[in-house]
Amino acid sequence: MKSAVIVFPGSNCDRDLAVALGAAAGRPASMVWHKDAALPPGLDVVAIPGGFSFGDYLRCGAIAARSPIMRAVVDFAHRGGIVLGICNGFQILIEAGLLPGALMRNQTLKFVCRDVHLSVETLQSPFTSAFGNQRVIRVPVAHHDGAYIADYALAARLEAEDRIAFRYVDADGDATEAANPNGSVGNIAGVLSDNRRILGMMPHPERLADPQLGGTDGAPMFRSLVEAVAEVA
Ligand SMILES: NC(=O)CC[C@H](N)C(=O)O
Repeated sequence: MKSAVIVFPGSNCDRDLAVALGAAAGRPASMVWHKDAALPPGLDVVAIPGGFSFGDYLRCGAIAARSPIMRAVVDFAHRGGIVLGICNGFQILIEAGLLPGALMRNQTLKFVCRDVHLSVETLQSPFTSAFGNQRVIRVPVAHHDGAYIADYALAARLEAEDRIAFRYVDADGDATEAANPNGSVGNIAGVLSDNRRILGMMPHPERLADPQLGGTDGAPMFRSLVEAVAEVA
């Protein structure tokens, strides 16, 4: 699997994401500066990391979505490429028009930084197929603008099309209000594009993808990607 991580001024999860992708793939991810106009040739996966691109000015991800590299990322996505956006990466994908909905200030108006439980809502995607029976996972969140907002029609469409990848749940797997760290509609933590090849999610699987980080609940995401790419090769 050939992957690239896009680096913006203010990205701070770019190295973690590159380590997780590189460990799963057995080859290092390329780091691509946001001012580049083109992606490296032959890529299988483009990953947009968490952080505070451009200091979160204007709206989180709004300025990064207009960086030169994003034209190439949108083009890659439109050609069916696999694109993963985590946290600020999710915000950037929404601002770039690659995923629907909006991410707004947490309901508490406070930055939230803790581990949450997620339910893996679908195995039908290149990001989630390897979760298998492991349907409730523990992953960290760290954000102030993580409330996923969708109107009724969009939320219903995402549900009907099996495009909700993850929900915030309690340790028993129930999507309760108390388990929702930010006020997201329907406890939604991650969504897929209509072709299922773009995923945006607020929690950070790359931060729990190695035993040395205290857990491996995030690792199946990176294994899923490697398997999906190997299947078509
Ligand atoms: N960890 C992150 O990517 C933070 C995302 C974003 N800047 C926020 O706080 O909402």
